[in-house]
Amino acid sequence: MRISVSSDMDEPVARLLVAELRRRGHDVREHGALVPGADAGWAVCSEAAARDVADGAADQAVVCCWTGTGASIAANKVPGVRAALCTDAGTADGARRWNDANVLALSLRLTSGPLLTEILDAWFTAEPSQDPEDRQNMARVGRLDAPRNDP
Ligand SMILES: O=C(CO)[C@H](O)[C@H](O)COP(=O)(O)O
Repeated sequence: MRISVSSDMDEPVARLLVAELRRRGHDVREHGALVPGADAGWAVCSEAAARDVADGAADQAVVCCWTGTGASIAANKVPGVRAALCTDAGTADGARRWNDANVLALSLRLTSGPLLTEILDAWFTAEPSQDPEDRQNMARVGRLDAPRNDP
């Protein structure tokens, strides 16, 4: 998969994330503090990675900041992006399965190396649910792109 990664800080776990994605065979494009001289503000680099997904330049993105909150908020401002802040594997599984999330947001302060592996394992294993019982759930995902002010 083509995966854009952003981080507003050059933290070991962000470097580990890039290395781990490459080890898993993904084609990684970096943004923010991972690129010398690039704008590393969390609002800017998270949006840049999310925009890669919206524009079709990437299949998915992983956006990181110290808390993970700013990165997820910025990514979710990009139309078509469904970013989920995941602090554990179960949340990552649910974000893919029930939200069809296309951007994973991570907290640099909370995500240890072993936890990162668990979250990535869950994220890349889970698929958006095709279970008939979840059909209503997929309609909810579609509702996210509906024009606002609709009843
Ligand atoms: O967690 C974050 C935003 O949600 C940032 O990583 C944190 O605020 C530090 O950013 P800055 O160095 O720009 O102040």
